[in-house]
Order: sequence, then structure tokens, then C-alpha cells
Amino acid sequence: MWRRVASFSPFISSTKSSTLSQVNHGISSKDSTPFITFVLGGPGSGKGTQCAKIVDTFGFKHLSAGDLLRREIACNSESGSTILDTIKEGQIVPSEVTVRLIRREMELSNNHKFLIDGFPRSEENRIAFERIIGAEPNIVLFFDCPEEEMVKRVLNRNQGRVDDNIDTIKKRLKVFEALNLPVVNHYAKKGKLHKICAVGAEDEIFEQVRPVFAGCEQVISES
Ligand SMILES: Nc1ncnc2c1ncn2[C@@H]1O[C@H](COP(=O)(O)OP(=O)(O)O)[C@@H](O)[C@H]1O
Ligand SMILES: O=c1ccn([C@@H]2O[C@H](COP(=O)(O)OP(=O)(O)O)[C@@H](O)[C@H]2O)c(=O)[nH]1
Ligand SMILES: [Mg+2]
Repeated sequence: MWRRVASFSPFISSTKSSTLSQVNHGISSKDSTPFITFVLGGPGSGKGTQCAKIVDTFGFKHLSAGDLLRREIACNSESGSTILDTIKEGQIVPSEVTVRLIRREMELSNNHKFLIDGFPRSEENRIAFERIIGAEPNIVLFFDCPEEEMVKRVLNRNQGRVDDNIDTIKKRLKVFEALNLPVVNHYAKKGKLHKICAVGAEDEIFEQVRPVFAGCEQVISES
């Protein structure tokens, strides 16, 4: 199992032990330390849109928790129908399910820079990630957007999502405020939060995001 580690720490220590590599799979057998960014914000705040720009500019691996869950629904996996019901209700899928999906993608990736988009959505999610993955994010982005703007964007999103309707959006906004904002506050207290004003043109918003990553390029490259 990966070692429990604190912030800016590797999944495994700098001792690149071949024994550890043989015992563990995936990430732990890689030579680099993961650099983990959580991307938070309400529904429609522009997380996915900005993640695409971060990928293009800084070469991160984008892991959208929502996309991973939708993939489980699409491939009729064992938990697919429960996930679908949960998403339709705007509620949060059990942490073990989501963390397992994220962990698998991290293990399969050759990249060591991860953007984890739309997760953790609750304190319980956050604690499960730390316990199962054994790491904390290096940085956390929070896209701060007024509700009215988020509702407008989600209703115009046009991706055929079962949860992009006014009834589910209202539920998602309540869940966001009750369960996701405590996660945002947690990282603010830890000094890891980068709050981005998510109103304006996409490129203008990215100009607030860019310096966050440019500012830690050395840490990323040393990972
Ligand atoms: N700055 C912006 N201004 C207007 N519309 C935006 C902006 N950023 C994203 N959008 C649009 O809003 C919708 C939601 O964006 P998305 O990136 O999917 O948000 P999230 O992942 O936070 O739900 C999409 O249709 C997207 O094209
Ligand atoms: O870690 C997660 C991420 C997403 N979801 C569910 O998937 C939905 C859509 O999430 P996504 O991040 O795709 O939505 P967005 O915020 O981008 O609109 C959420 O409302 C939740 O029901 C979840 O349960 N756990
Ligand atoms: Mg999204």
C-alpha cells in the first residue's frame, strides 16, 4: 500500500525501492512524485473548460470525477445504475466508488501531474482520498461563480446530461453549498486554496489560473 504522506510529499519516499515497486502497482512503481491539483467549484463554474486549458499549457493529466462516473454508467458496470440514480438526484456517489476510479486512472497514467476535477465534493470524499491514496493535493483551485451565472451556463451546456435540468441543478447547488464549501474552507485554512473569479471570458479567467501553475513550476518539475 502507498505510504500515508503529508502535503507536497510523494506517494512513496525518495527511496525508489525496487522491493516497493514490485509489491505495489501503478504509481508507486514510477520514479516521479505525483503533483496533485484538486479543481473545485459549483456546477457550471467552468472547471472542465479551464482544465482543458491547463492540460494544453502545463501538460497535466485531466481526471474528471464526473466523467469517470458517467463512464461507469455508459459501460453498464456493477455500480452503474446506482451512480445514475445518484447523479440524477444531484447527490454524491459513495467515496469508495469515486476514489477507486480516480486511483485506477492515476495508476494507469504515465503522467505524474494530475488535475482532479470535481472532486472531493464533501469532507467525507476528501478524507477517503487521503486515506486510500495516502496523499493530499499540492494545490487546490476554486472557481468562484455566482449561482445565477452557473445555472445559466448549465442550462446552455447542451451535452445531453441527465443532471443538466433546473430541478437537478437546484439540488446540486444545495449540495455544493452544504458539502463542497466545507472542503474549500478546509484548504483555505491550510493555505492551499487558489480562488479564481470565474466570471468573464474563458481566456481572461485562464490568465488568473496561469500564474498559479507558473508559480510552482519548479516544485512540479522536481516531483
Ligand atoms: N467563462 C465562461 N463564460 C461563459 N460560459 C462558460 C465559461 N466557461 C465555461 N463556460 C460554459 O459553461 C458551461 C459549463 O462549463 P464547464 O466547464 O462544463 O463547467 P463545470 O465543469 O464547472 O460544470 C459549458 O457549456 C462551457 O462551455
Ligand atoms: O466526485 C464526484 C464527482 C461527481 N459526482 C456526481 O456527478 C455529478 C456531476 O459531476 P461533474 O463534476 O461532472 O459536474 P459539474 O460540476 O462539472 O457540472 C455530480 O452532481 C454528482 O452527482 C459525485 O458524486 N462525486
Ligand atoms: Mg465539469
